[in-house]
Amino acid sequence: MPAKMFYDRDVSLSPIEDKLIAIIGYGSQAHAHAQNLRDTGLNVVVGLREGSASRVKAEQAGLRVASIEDATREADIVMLLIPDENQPATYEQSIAPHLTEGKALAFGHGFNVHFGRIKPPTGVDVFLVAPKGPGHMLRRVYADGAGMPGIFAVAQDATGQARDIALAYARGIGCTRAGVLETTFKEETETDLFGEQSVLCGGVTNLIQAGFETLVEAGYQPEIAYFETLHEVKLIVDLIYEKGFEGMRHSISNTAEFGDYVTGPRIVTEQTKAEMKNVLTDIQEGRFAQRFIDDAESGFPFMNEQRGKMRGHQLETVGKELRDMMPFISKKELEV
Ligand SMILES: NC(=O)C1=CN([C@@H]2O[C@H](COP(=O)(O)OP(=O)(O)OC[C@H]3O[C@@H](n4cnc5c(N)ncnc54)[C@H](OP(=O)(O)O)[C@@H]3O)[C@@H](O)[C@H]2O)C=CC1
Ligand SMILES: CC(=O)[C@](C)(O)C(=O)O
Ligand SMILES: [Mg+2]
Ligand SMILES: [Mg+2]
Repeated sequence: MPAKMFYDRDVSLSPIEDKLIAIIGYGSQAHAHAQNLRDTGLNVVVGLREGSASRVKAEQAGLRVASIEDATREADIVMLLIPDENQPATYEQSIAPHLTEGKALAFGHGFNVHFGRIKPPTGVDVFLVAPKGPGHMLRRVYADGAGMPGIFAVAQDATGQARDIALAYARGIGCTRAGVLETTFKEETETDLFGEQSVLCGGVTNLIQAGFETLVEAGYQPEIAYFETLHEVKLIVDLIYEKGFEGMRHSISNTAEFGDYVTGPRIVTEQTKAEMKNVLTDIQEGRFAQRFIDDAESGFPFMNEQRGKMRGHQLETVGKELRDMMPFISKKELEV
């Protein structure tokens, strides 16, 4: 049975038109949610901690800013969009004491509810609306009149309105322009962690880096290696995004298409897929979550070491030089 997809025509904004939405945080997702909801005509307040570096950015965007406590007290819906590792402490200290009956507590990712790190009270609605893409792109596509697909889930429906509120919220940030479907906190959490690790972020970056290093170590010019293994990925993926594998393969040469079929399975092998299944099990059984939280609670030693390794990598240095020569690639700093 195909999933029921929800689009603008299927979803009313009325469940949230007279509600105040507190967006807690002002980072990648939060700035996009806040601005998109505001531009949809909904009532938004941004909740930030004392001395927040984000305050000036939110105010420059024309958004009202309050403390997390005041924003929670005032709002009907509280959308918690700060880093996953920091959510439990902020929730306990600044949100829970003011999360009164009838309000809604919302998330952009199910991590902390699914792994039992945040346990909301029974008298509130609990839902998630997870856009399927980076926050900066959620804002960009909305501003361009387009939308980013999203998924929503209800973990607790105290008011009997939670599902309609979640769907209206998804429309408010522009996701029903592209399509929204219902999920669960478990499915959203596990598929999102799997996808970002095995394909979108971990898989893709390691594939690109291995390809670049293979060419450079064989003596080819790093600029050609950059164009071939990184820059052109977007161009190929744009065709896949628009037309699927078939459309992309229509555009490339027969030579490339033949090589695609011959060599692809040598790179992404049966062992790769077997390891993907192991990755999924690690996620399902909480081992990844525990490793992430342990690193976070120790000040991210592993994460910072990895960040350091890439900082001087030729892929980054050559890439920046080449991108600087392409005026059509935005040089604008990311807003947050
Ligand atoms: N990044 C993405 O594209 C996606 C993220 N998500 C989910 O969205 C949620 C937010 O992630 P993301 O947007 O990446 O978060 P960010 O890392 O971009 O969040 C930064 C914001 O969080 C605030 N913040 C950080 N730590 C604290 C704290 N301890 N107390 C209060 N405020 C704090 C910062 O404020 P200050 O200026 O005060 O430091 C800043 O405004 C997560 O659940 C994530 O899984 C879901 C889909 C995609
Ligand atoms: C951008 C997105 O969808 C991710 C990869 O899940 C995330 O940033 O957590
Ligand atoms: Mg994701
Ligand atoms: Mg994610």
